[in-house]
Amino acid sequence: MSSGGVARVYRGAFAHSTRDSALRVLTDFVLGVNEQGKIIFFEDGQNVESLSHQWGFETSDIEWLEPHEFFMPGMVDTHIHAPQYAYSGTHLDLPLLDWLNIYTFPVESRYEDLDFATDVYTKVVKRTLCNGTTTACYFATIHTDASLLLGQIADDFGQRALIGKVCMDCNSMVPNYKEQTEECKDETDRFIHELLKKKYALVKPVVTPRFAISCSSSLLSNLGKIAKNNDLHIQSHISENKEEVQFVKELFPDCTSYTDVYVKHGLLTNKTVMAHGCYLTDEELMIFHEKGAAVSHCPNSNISLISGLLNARNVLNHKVKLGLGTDVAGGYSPSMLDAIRRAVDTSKALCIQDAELQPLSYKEAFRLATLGGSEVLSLDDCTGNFEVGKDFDALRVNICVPGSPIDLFPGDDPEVILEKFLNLGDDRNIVEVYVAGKQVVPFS
Ligand SMILES: Nc1nc2[nH]cnc2c(=O)[nH]1
Ligand SMILES: [Zn+2]
Repeated sequence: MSSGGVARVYRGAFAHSTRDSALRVLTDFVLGVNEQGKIIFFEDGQNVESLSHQWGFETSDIEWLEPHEFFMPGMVDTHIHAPQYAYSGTHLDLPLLDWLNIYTFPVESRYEDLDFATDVYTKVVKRTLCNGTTTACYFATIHTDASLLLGQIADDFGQRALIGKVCMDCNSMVPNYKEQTEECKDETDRFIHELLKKKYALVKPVVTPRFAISCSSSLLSNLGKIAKNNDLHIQSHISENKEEVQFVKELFPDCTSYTDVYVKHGLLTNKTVMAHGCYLTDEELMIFHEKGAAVSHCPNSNISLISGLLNARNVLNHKVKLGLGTDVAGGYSPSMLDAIRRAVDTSKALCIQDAELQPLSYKEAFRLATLGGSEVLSLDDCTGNFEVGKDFDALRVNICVPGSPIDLFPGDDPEVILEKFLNLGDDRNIVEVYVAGKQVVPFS
């Protein structure tokens, strides 16, 4: 645009969460983005003249949003299995452990085939970006090269991503889908170093023991050490399903709880995100809080696999970091809007059982999908809302696109428009997606 480092200036309505408020709707604000994709100012529209002097742009260069448009932060999917996208929307008729053995492991074992991996990984990255996922925390498979390919594809399309090569050295049901302990450790090292060597700006590795059932104690300890030595994120699953919790108790009799299994192996840190947590006790949640570890709430999957209903209110009351995950393909939808809706529905279903409980509001669910998710992934210094200094990760939402699933009526103010989008909108309404200031949707 002009000198002074301003690349673009937008004026109109913005919605985001802050530390103190689940939802702030700002009806006339101006936001400036610099060449590096960072937000350099975010102020009331009345200040536009002084901002134009300070930053050296012409007011005629400002891009105005339409009255039925707004910007919101890009959404953060804190838990998604990229390879399972191949069968998303199907295979939802078995409980977790059978579902893994019968459907998941046979499909995941096919990702040695890099053509298959390229096809599915390209589709999942594109689909999630179109649906407003600017940051995704992915599980890949046990295959190092295909996992590296997922990182390359996320980078190519400009998605911010954590990528996990899955680690598992126990699998009696599908014995060809596992690694030897040493091989798994070595391949994890190779994966981390090869991915870091690429120096992708927005794509990083995450240490990924699948879950306690599929990892030996020796593997878990080694992964804890690898994460510590390289200061890396960790992701896994915990307390998703009652049968799973019981099995873990039998496999690790010396541990006092499922959480204790991960603690004892150095896997519960302030960069850990554990998916599900439906059956975590208050004592376990207290340990999560002490360690600074996070929970990814995956409500579609929890219901689809009849796993359980996470009491998100109780997690929040324990001051444990909480975000939302699609958990594709246990969750059949790749859309974070679906995760928002199902998180609210789940909390209401729990309220039917316990009238004392306070359901999640749509505003709280919006926070979980944006700022909450960024906190879960320890990325809240660079994404999650429109604070000055963060990267511009944003969705331009237009309620009045042709064929829009939303109707507006006189008096629908920006807050109503946001609520309607969260409950009724879809990817047709997400007309532009930005990650670190770069427009990534529509695809270039
Ligand atoms: N939902 C879900 N739970 C798991 N637990 C271990 N692996 C998985 C998985 O792929 N999906
Ligand atoms: Zn999962």
